[in-house]
Amino acid sequence: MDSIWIKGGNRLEGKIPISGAKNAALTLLPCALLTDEKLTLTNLPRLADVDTFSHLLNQLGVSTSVAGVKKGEYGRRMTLQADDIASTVAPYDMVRKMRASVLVLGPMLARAGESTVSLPGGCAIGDRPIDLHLQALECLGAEIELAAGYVKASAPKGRLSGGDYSFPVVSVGATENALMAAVLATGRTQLFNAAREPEIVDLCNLLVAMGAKIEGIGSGHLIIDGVEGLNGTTYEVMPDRIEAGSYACAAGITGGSIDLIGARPDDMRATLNALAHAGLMLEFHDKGIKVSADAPLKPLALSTAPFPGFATDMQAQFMAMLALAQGDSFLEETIFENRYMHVPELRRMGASIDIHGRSAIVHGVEKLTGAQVMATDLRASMSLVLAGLAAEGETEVLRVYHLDRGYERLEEKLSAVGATIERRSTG
Ligand SMILES: CC(=O)N[C@H]1[C@@H](OP(=O)(O)OP(=O)(O)OC[C@H]2O[C@@H](n3ccc(=O)[nH]c3=O)[C@H](O)[C@@H]2O)O[C@H](CO)[C@@H](O)[C@@H]1O
Ligand SMILES: C=C(OP(=O)(O)O)C(=O)O
Repeated sequence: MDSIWIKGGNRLEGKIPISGAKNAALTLLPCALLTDEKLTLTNLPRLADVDTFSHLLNQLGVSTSVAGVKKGEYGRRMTLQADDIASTVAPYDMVRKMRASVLVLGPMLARAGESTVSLPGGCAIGDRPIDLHLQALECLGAEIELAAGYVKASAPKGRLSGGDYSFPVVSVGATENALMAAVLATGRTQLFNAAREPEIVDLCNLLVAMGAKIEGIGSGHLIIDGVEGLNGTTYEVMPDRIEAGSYACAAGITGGSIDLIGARPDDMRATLNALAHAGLMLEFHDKGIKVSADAPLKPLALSTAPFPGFATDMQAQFMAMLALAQGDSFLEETIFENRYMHVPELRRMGASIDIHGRSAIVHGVEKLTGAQVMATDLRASMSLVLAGLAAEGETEVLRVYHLDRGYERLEEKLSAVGATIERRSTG
């Protein structure tokens, strides 16, 4: 199994190209199920989750072909075509590898009139039920049965019908499933308290390019008028705001300066505000955002919230950075109940962090020291990489498969800005 080895203490400086967004890719890929025409996605990141998703789609009968890019470039081009849906079952061994597999439920039901998907179960960051996905689909007329660990959804007479659904809590995935189902339903669907994340806007933009009728894009009230069929198209995946934010924290924690090429400020205002409050300088230019840390880091008070609030997917990375701030920071995790799994590992590197339920107090320390560390999820792993970049001595981050889910060529990007980092095969 591979690990990431880092010798800390280098000030990072230079440009990092931001890849296509994992969380956008994972909701754009299942849109291939909505049409028998070709869907081409460009700027697809080279990530384990994207590969897992395309294998799942292959099992459902979607053909996929990938064109590479020139050496040194990022982003792939994948053409997908679902002439026919060969199977309407997303099995447990695929869904357990990647929770986002549940995003085939809505589009498959809309196109084929039935869909059977393994229940994903909990994961390291929390319980993560899918009750809201199912409730929203029921409002579109789906009949749902739960048996033997699977959800079996069917549309009476083979087609869903429009309906209104108000999400009791904001859910990105449930909004995505409901949208992908509603675009082919008969009549009008209204989604209230829908998620407004930029990845939802990306999904809406793709669906509109495929011929869907959606109003209210970017707001919490989406109005979808179902159409008879959708066409193929070519669409570019949006840049990854979480990857961009993570590398901004790398500039912060190493006292460096990193130009995030391709980052879009409007997608990450809360992250940028937090960086500015921590004392980082931000320069906006036509190719991206340059983030520089010339002064000691200031402590922050941050609470995670749905977009446009501070993203839960940035919490662990900020915690690592704030471990070296001058003073005490206060963090609150409101989205997932168990998203502090990185704390014991950060403590092993010298961080001083107290946890009280969903709150954490980070007492800034003078220095971190390298250690062998292990993480349980993607962003937790990134927080350990960030700590390792600033720590005195050597750090080895084990279980790199978490990082490979969401950071394209991490060690290559960080080496290019001056980090001493490499992937090692531990056999
Ligand atoms: C692939 C992808 O895009 N993943 C992102 C997506 O995950 P995901 O779509 O799974 O997250 P949700 O927005 O659905 O979850 C938000 C909250 O709602 C709860 N909930 C959700 C659905 C449901 O049916 N019932 C329920 O109770 C969840 O347990 C959680 O507490 O949004 C999260 C919140 O921004 C991000 O951290 C993930 O990176
Ligand atoms: C939690 C995340 O992803 P997923 O929903 O795919 O587990 C993440 O990207 O931080």
